[in-house]
Amino acid sequence: MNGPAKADPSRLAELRAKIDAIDESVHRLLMQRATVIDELIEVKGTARNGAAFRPGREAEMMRRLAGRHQGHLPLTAIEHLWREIISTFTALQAPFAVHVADEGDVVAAVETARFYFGFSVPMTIDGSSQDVIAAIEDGGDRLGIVPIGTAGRPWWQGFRSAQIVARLPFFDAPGRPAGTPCLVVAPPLADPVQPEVACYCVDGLTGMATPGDGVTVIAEAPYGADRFSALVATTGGEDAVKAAMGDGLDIRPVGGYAAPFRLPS
Ligand SMILES: O=C(O)C(=O)C[C@]1(C(=O)O)C=C[C@@H](O)C=C1
Repeated sequence: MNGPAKADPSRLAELRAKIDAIDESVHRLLMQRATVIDELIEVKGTARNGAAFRPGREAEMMRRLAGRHQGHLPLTAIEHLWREIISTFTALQAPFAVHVADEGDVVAAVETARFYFGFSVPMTIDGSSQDVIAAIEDGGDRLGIVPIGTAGRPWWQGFRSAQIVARLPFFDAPGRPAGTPCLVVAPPLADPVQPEVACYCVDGLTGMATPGDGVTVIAEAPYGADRFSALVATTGGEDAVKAAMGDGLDIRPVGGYAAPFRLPS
């Protein structure tokens, strides 16, 4: 019987030398990328812990990355590498810690959080979604991760100055790795940009209208004897929420996120 074909040793050595040279270039370029960190800190004024995160800029970078991607490598593998790079660079400018809500499928939520924030950033699993919002409201250098779709209580009512700043995963594709949807919650960003998708906390009496076109319910929960609360998302602003859900509701903006990028199937 024939065994596996034996590799041509000189050809294999050639290919490995090629890989080594590419690896060295990638490494040198990453070290070169790191040389801009001190200047970024100075220009952005990000000496304060937790102050370097710019989700709008990151979304723009990831869209360009998807636009130029070609060849064999799964795009989510490239996304993973870049997430590690960007998150490490964010933490090097201004250290921060990630608090993941201990609700729903926590292992899946941590997987999403690790994929997005990498392994240079400390991460803890920490109480309910409400507790995570309260911890972010307390200030400091924390970001919160709240899984979508596990609402028992209307945790979004806890927003005061903290806000939703991102929705994970950014690349949207059925069955993608680390694909459990989560929201990233942060203290007010230093130079916020208008998010493409705005989020609102909508409170009213039980029986308020189910939103129609253009407004998505992220989570909803009853509270008190006869009241109801929803966390909704729209690209149409507060007017779209009013048009879809009716007048007489208490509508409060609670941040937003970059529109997820749908990967072609
Ligand atoms: O562009 C910036 O503001 C940066 O700090 C750089 C960088 C990056 O490493 O690419 C890091 C953190 C931000 O969230 C966005 C991008």
